[in-house]
Amino acid sequence: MGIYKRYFDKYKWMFLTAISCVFFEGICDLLQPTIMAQIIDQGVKNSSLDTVIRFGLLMLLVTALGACFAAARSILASRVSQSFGADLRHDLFAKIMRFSEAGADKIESGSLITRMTNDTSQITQFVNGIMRIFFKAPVTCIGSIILAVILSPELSLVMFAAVCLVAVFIVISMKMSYSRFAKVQYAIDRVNTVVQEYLLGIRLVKAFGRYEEEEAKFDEANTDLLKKGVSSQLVIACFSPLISLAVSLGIAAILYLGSILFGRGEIEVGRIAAFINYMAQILSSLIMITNIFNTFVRTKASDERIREVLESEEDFTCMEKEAGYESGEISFHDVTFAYPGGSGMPAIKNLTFHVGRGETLAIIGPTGSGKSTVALLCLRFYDAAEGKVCLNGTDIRQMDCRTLRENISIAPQKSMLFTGTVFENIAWGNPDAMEEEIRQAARAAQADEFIRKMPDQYESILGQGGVNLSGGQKQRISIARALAKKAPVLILDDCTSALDAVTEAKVRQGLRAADGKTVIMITQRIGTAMAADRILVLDNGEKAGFGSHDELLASCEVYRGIFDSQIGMEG
Ligand SMILES: Nc1ncnc2c1ncn2[C@@H]1O[C@H](COP(=O)(O)OP(=O)(O)OP(=O)(O)O)[C@@H](O)[C@H]1O
Repeated sequence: MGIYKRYFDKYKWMFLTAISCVFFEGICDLLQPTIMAQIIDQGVKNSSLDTVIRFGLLMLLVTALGACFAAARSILASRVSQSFGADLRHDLFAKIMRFSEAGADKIESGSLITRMTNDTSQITQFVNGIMRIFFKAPVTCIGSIILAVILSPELSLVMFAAVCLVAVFIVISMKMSYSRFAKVQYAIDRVNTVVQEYLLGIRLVKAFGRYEEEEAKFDEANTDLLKKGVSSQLVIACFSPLISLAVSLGIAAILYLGSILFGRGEIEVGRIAAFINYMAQILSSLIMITNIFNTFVRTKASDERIREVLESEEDFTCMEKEAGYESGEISFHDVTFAYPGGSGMPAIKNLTFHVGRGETLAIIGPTGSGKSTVALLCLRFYDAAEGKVCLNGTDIRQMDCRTLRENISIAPQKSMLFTGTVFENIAWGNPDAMEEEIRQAARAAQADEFIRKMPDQYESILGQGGVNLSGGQKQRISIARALAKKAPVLILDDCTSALDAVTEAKVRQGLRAADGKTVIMITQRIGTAMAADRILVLDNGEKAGFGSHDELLASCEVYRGIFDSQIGMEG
């Protein structure tokens, strides 16, 4: 309940009003058989039209009141449950945005989508059910039992036997259902993940002609969902008729016993009819209670999955000290870091370097040497296990994470574009940017020329992930976005790999215009590294060299090896 309390608090009054309506609706339902018994035993039996009309009108009034309460609770229940679901989805989304990198790695994105959709709608249905039937069923059931006992204690003994039998069925079915429903939700996750992976790699699937394999993978997940769905429904399918059977046998026994009592003149027909009516109400409320338990069981499985998201580890939270904005000086002090859940081997080992304000540092090294990890540590997506990373001389762990990230702009290795216009994509990190600033960033990133050739220029719509652009065009828009953010530190994580040498040189030239910025260029290309003020050479997570191109050529074997493989040998 804990995590949902604030939603209940928010809609407390509407919720309580709906519950009150349900209560009064139940009372109206309960009164009807007793009034009917009066009509039969006093009006019909004595041929008193006056009595029939009097009780008939009363019955009409009670029914009309019941209908009004039912309408009110339906409207309120829909309103509250839908708002509850929307708030929950919002909070889940907000939480997912605050996930730590390690937290995000734990739950697959397909599963997150199921939790945001299926699981929240399960909770929404449950909340709706609470207001519609959850309170009504026990009120009707208990009220009917009391009124039935008052009507005939003898017949009630049969009724109790039937109710006990039904209660046993409900408990068994609940126990059998829980694990099955939990498995269904996980099977839905799997289907979502398979579809999502296929959609992400659709071109690759076509290029490799892997239709059959992908279809088989989907069929496997789909069949698993089918089996688990059938298995969970089987429990309901078996127990619902058993419950109906138990109650029908109870009604048959009551009719039999009632006819004997009637023969002895110990009960009137109207009372037997009213008793049967109460028995029918008990039946429907017991079926409702079974549904409540089934919904509860499903909701419990969904609730656990939602809690797992809401209670998972968050990104680093705020500290009091604020970072300065005026300069972009970055330093690593004996930093060692291993990825949580990784091989356990450090991705970065005892790394120390410093890059001053306005300087350009290139980081070069073989693939997997830890270059991108340096960028992730600067942005504090992870914390160093040993040593410290500083911005402007302050340990970034002492800074507010948001402020830290406002100071750093990144063009990631894999360009990520969003559905929207070119302009919106470039202004994404700086929504207040003026049009000229956006164009200037695009010019510096060598994107302006091709953007102006697009049908609607800066207003051209980009498809999801920028599908209507080439790899190099996407990279240039990604660089323009990083530049438009106007942060003192700019990290370019190997984001010019799809550009030809001439365009890349122009981009580097454009970056020079971004004066005052500290630029960290992660690259595999020696040409790019050579243009930097200083170069950090990484090898297997360790610093293999640090200095200017000439210094490294003279002193660093790893650097010389890269140089020779790309340029030196050609000369
Ligand atoms: N999320 C992760 N979980 C576990 N290990 C990881 C993760 N990301 C990277 N690694 C490992 O950390 C090491 C350094 O990776 P990193 O991405 O920093 O290398 P890189 O030099 O940028 O490589 P590349 O040039 O290929 O992009 C590699 O051994 C990699 O397998």
